[in-house]
Amino acid sequence: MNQAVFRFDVPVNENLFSYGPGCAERTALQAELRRQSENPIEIPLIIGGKEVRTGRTGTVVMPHDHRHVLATYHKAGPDETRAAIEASLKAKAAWMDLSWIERTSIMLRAAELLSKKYRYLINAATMLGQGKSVYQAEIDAAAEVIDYLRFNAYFASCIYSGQPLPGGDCINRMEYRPLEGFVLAVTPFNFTAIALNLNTAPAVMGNVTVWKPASTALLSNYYLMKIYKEAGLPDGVINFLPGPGSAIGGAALAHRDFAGLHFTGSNSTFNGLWRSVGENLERYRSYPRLVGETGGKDFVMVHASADADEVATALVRGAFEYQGQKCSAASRAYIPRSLWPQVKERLVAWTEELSMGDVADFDNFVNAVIDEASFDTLSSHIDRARLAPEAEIIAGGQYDKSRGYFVRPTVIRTDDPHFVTMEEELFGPVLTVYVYEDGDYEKTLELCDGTSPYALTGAVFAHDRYAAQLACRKLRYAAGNFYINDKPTGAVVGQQPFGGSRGSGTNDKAGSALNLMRWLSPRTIKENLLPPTHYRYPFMDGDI
Ligand SMILES: NC(=O)c1ccc[n+]([C@@H]2O[C@H](COP(=O)([O-])OP(=O)(O)OC[C@H]3O[C@@H](n4cnc5c(N)ncnc54)[C@H](O)[C@@H]3O)[C@@H](O)[C@H]2O)c1
Ligand SMILES: N[C@@H](CCC=O)C(=O)O
Repeated sequence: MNQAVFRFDVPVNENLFSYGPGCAERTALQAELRRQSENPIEIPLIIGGKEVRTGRTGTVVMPHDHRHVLATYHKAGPDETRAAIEASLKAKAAWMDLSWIERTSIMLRAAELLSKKYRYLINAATMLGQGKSVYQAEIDAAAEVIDYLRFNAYFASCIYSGQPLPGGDCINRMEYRPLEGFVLAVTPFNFTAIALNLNTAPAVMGNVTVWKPASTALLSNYYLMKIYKEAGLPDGVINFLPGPGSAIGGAALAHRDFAGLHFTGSNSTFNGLWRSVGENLERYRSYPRLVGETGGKDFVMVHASADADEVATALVRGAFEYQGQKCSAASRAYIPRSLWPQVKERLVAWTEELSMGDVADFDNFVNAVIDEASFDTLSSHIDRARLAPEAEIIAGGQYDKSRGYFVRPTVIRTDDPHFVTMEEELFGPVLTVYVYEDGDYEKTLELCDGTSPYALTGAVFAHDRYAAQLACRKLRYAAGNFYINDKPTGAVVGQQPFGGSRGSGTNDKAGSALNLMRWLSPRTIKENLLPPTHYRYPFMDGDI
């Protein structure tokens, strides 16, 4: 095989399309939205490159109009999971022996296809199936998807070029082996980019995956599978298994060749998977790698020196974009009493004016939440706040699921810094505010640090540098992604590697080389150029 040393240049993040009135991009995307709305599809399993139909089916609907079916999908069970594992292991030998430049070429071709040929297709599927506005779809399904593919190719090239020191009379090499076995990728509904990254990050390092996608993200996720194939991904490298998590996860985690879990989703699901791994430990060939990014109770801490308009803007965008269904969404805010009147005026006025509705109307800032279970959780917490003497709903609070799962962006003010909505992740458009006395800034930082088991993202707003620095220090372990004078959402691949610790996950930083390292089991190879011919050391007497 012809080998050469390659190193990619640092990529540039994908530009966002504007979709402004009258532009060609807008017309093309609207046509694609109509096409997908009017033509429901069938989604099979894909095992070893072959479509499999089990006859056990479910439907994919539009969150903003839940009677409208976009797709019928087939469900996998334990038998199909075992077949997918066999297919992945069969594909593995050839895939890991392909030089890494060939593997990254496939990823880069997928990025080109998504950037040009399939941008509208993947955006429309994400908008209709996952309920994203045009802007939120563009930053996820176009830009972040493409960035993961391009940046991971670059990070892979950096990793592979790292080699140990030479030894003089020997040659030292590091062989970056993929894990021995298959990786189980379990992906959430809320980011098409995360679904892509949880499979392609292990794959670019030579691994094979068995993929359990979220049932509410199947439309976009299925199209990703088709695009990988067109990009040249060999059959069996990624195997697609829609269906119930417990059946698929149970069969995969019980398999001897289970080598790693790449998970993003809720804390409770990850804890359950981790426990199963513990119970199955003796079965495995190797200790599996467990990488899981989970929930958040993300904060905005405001100092009295902050600008009220900057704060209100960050709260509205940070809490309500994509209906607050980002693990990074601002869901609790600490605001000093002196600044509260100005922040409140803006925050309440802007929250009340947010337009909500169909994703095909590009003027809507927010859309529906993902499904009925989420709607019910959110509406019951809103009702609880309405009845609680220590809380007051100061904006929003309405909900209606008659046509779509609509929950108005809602702001709760509470006098109890441990009120349930200050502590629990709701994963929806609900922001809770606690107003503190200006003199209690340092005490409030400690309160913020100790309030929630999560530690994903957080922000401080302060024009006083000492106040910002104090927050940065006191909240060192309260967030894996910490923002100064910015909202806590919107990490960009390559710029803000993403992930949190404590109850928020293993902090393996998606969008960086740190994540790719988890999918490797390096082998060190030393070659002695002139082996000794006797066991005695040279300084010892006698013939050597
Ligand atoms: N930290 C991050 O980077 C990050 C990013 C996105 C989402 N999230 C978190 O994800 C959650 C929302 O996503 P979700 O509702 O899709 O989460 P979820 O935990 O309900 O589901 C995640 C995935 O796990 C699967 N699953 C559920 N039970 C399973 C089981 N027993 N075995 C195997 N798979 C199983 C689901 O079908 C889905 O594919 C929130 O908590 C959010 O904060 C975190
Ligand atoms: N990386 C995204 C959040 C992903 C979780 O849902 C952000 O930074 O907003």
